[in-house]
Amino acid sequence: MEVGFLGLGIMGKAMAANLLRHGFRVTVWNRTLSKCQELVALGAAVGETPAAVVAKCRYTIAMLSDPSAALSVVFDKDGVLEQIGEGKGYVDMSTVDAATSCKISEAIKQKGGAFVEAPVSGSKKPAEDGQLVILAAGDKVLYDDMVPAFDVLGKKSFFLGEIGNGAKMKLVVNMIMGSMMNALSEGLSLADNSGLSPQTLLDVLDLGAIANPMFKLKGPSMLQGSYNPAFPLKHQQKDMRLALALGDENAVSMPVAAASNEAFKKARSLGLGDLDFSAVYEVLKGAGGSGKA
Ligand SMILES: NC(=O)C1=CN([C@@H]2O[C@H](COP(=O)(O)OP(=O)(O)OC[C@H]3O[C@@H](n4cnc5c(N)ncnc54)[C@H](OP(=O)(O)O)[C@@H]3O)[C@@H](O)[C@H]2O)C=CC1
Ligand SMILES: O=CCCC(=O)O
Repeated sequence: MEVGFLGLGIMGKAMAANLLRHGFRVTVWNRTLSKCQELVALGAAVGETPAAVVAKCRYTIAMLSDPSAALSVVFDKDGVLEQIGEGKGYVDMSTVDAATSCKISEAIKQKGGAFVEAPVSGSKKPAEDGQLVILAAGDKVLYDDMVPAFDVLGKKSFFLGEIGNGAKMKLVVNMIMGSMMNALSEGLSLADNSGLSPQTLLDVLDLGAIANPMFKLKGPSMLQGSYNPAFPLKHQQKDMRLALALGDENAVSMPVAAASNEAFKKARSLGLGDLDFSAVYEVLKGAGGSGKA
């Protein structure tokens, strides 16, 4: 199967490499074109623009940072819309809001093409290992065509119906994840500042009802102050912001998520946006612990 791949950041690079490893013919494009070279070394071809990739490939996947990047790659000069049409499919796996996804879907359908949104749960390592969870929605025929690729990229694909449902599901999941990361950070800080060992707290958590892979993976590196980005904090804050907007639209009160978003915003304001999202610990650790009053 031949696919185009737009966006070679942390996730896109791992996903495109995985497709190549499994025998897919892949034509890649990235805004910073030099980043394509690593994929060329693995056997990829390069398209000079998103339009050139879509012209060459029947199916094109995108993995881009945010709504503005997702829109730009489709609607701007040399973008996807210039070459999409009958018999071609576009699959956006970026995390965006439902309105962005709907706008892209409508434009592609108007040109006769097919569209699926397919954001993913799982980070850099699951992307490298083909263990993502795919949250797809939109054109069911295109979804079925993409199953061989989804089977390589992920351990499970959900088809959630109409466009927007994949985007919304992803935002709900990441809203919960961001709030959990804040709770863990506050817990580590509280343990530390009240004379307990944060490492022992991690050991206790790992044996109880709230044990989870994220605490187990991130906890030890947080205690070392090591935040090599798997999931950049700026993207987690974007997801909190989009999830809170979804809450606004539906009159859903989310005080925990709102407080967590403030901590991620604060972290961004301190220049931590390109670090892993677990660096929010630096903000919460700094917020307490000046000793007993
Ligand atoms: N990292 C993770 O753990 C996960 C991330 N996601 C989501 O996947 C998406 C990608 O994440 P990730 O790979 O981590 O992000 P990165 O920041 O590593 O990569 C972002 C990609 O988007 C491109 N890009 C940014 N702005 C534009 C623009 N205006 N026009 C064209 N291309 C642009 C970048 O190009 P350039 O190289 O030129 O900057 C790069 O290829 C995001 O939506 C994120 O929320 C989902 C699950 C997990
Ligand atoms: O959007 C990023 C999700 C990261 C994860 O699921 O571990």
